[in-house]
Amino acid sequence: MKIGLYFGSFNPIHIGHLIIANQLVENSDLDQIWFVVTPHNPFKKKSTLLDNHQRLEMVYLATKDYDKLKESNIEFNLPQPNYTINTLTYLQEKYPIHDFALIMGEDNLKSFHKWKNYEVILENHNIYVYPRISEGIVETQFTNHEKIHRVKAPIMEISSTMIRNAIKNGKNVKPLLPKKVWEYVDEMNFYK
Ligand SMILES: Nc1ncnc2c1ncn2[C@@H]1O[C@H](COP(=O)(O)OP(=O)(O)OP(=O)(O)O)[C@@H](O)[C@H]1O
Ligand SMILES: O=C(O)c1ccc[n+]([C@@H]2O[C@H](COP(=O)([O-])O)[C@@H](O)[C@H]2O)c1
Repeated sequence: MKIGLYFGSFNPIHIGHLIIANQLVENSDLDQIWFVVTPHNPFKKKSTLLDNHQRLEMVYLATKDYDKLKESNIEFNLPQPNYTINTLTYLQEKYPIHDFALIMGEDNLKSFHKWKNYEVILENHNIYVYPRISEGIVETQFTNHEKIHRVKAPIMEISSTMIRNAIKNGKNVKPLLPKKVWEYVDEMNFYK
């Protein structure tokens, strides 16, 4: 099977993530998308992160009604910070029959040249990039790369940071979260 790996902190997962995954799984050759919950992004501080299992639970709640979308805790037992090349190597060994592609927002493509062994990732995997407004520029080496596929879709100005800040300021974020995720966040008093 062709699997799209959607790596992220998902702190919390929001409707933007779900729209991106659904758009790709319905309009590309990908058979499934696995949301890989990352314990520690090498470029981010861990301090604002909810516990791994709580972030995984939110991804599970968001995806359980979609047959082709799955949550993955594969990085929970791998060394931290989580370098994507290590996870890809591990997954390819564990599931040799699957063909793994990556999914990312354009902000991640802009820093992709700083990722560990990014050339090796590109040699072995396709990358689907969803448009997103962010600072910086995409390096020219990635602009017409045969392995990098730009998804044609509307830009969504939604981020987990914006949602966390809005909750802290007592604002209603209900439309920005999948229903079951909103209920869980509310019940657990997250991000207040
Ligand atoms: N609105 C969006 N449009 C396009 N890509 C997005 C969007 N939101 C998240 N992504 C992408 O989804 C992946 C996982 O994102 P992540 O969990 O970091 O969410 P985030 O909203 O960027 O979080 P934070 O604000 O905490 O940095 C990344 O590749 C990111 O670029
Ligand atoms: O491998 C790397 O060098 C690398 C550098 C920066 C980010 N990543 C991964 O990119 C993913 C996106 O993270 P995030 O926090 O933006 O959702 C997450 O799985 C990180 O571990 C990976």
